[in-house]
Amino acid sequence: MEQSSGAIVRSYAKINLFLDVIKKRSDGYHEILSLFQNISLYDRLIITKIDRGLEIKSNVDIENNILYKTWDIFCSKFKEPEFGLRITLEKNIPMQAGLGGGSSNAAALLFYLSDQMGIHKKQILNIASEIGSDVPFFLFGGTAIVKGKGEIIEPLDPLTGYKVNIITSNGISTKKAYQSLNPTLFGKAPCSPYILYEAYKNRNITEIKRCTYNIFEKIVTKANKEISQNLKKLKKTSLISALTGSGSAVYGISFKEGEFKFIPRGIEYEKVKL
Ligand SMILES: C[C@](O)(CO)[C@H](O)COP(=O)(O)OP(=O)(O)OC[C@H]1O[C@@H](n2ccc(N)nc2=O)[C@H](O)[C@@H]1O
Ligand SMILES: Nc1ncnc2c1ncn2[C@@H]1O[C@H](COP(=O)(O)OP(=O)(O)OP(=O)(O)O)[C@@H](O)[C@H]1O
Repeated sequence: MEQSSGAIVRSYAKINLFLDVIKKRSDGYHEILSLFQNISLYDRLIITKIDRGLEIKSNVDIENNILYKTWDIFCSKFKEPEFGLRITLEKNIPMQAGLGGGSSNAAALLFYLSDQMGIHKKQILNIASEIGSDVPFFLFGGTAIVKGKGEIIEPLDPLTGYKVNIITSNGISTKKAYQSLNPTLFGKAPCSPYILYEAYKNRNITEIKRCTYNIFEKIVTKANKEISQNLKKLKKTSLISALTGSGSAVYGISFKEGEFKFIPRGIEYEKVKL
């Protein structure tokens, strides 16, 4: 995108169609094996240029907005742009829900800055995982196998033709959820995310049901009655339902009914001149 006075950027949510933890790393993070899928629920970032620095206005009160961390890390790794930014953040993605809202917003700002400063995506990827484990995925978007801490991305042909309903409840700390995992469960998924992906491609519902897995689901639904009930509600009306990320949101997937749908991108410019 050419140098502009600003832009409107859509920052989409993600769900984990598959999420296993393989092991705990020496840096305290965990190796994950996951199948990520963007859905059409999005936040909007209205970006305009100002003289210097970063100003954020949001419809939701957010302490330590990840956009400040993104700006600071970008400026320290590359160079501070000759311009500053005013971002109006319209949050629609529920927070602490396992929907990647903050990570997606960070990726949207990185996407815009790399465009404006002519910095290649490869270089941006290096700082993305420093900002948050789920951030790198959103720079690819669509459907992908995600490994490592979340920085190893294997993009796949985007899955299409699926509708999604989401039910959220009180937020869950991702850190606490990881800490509560029983290591004996690591790597015990009944299937691989590659087989699950093929099952989605072939619309093989039996295989999708067999291979849908989230290591956090048992422990989170056991500890939280509301999430367990939300899941039961979705199971009645969906072909497949599960927890996304470390929760608290649960998703239900079907071919016909759904407020949202699978989409092939994580970030998108709205075609509007400011
Ligand atoms: C659960 C997932 O959402 C699956 O998509 C991600 O693994 C979490 O991604 P995220 O929310 O971007 O996580 P971050 O904000 O980077 O990390 C929050 C905390 O979660 C834990 N964490 C996160 C990612 C990871 N691979 N291992 C971890 O142990 C760490 O304690 C970390 O301090
Ligand atoms: N722009 C932002 N949007 C959402 N949360 C933010 C943002 N900036 C900082 N945060 C903080 O990050 C925490 C995690 O929010 P987020 O929506 O990313 O969680 P999540 O949906 O669980 O993400 P993930 O699926 O990557 O774990 C929130 O509790 C919030 O305080």
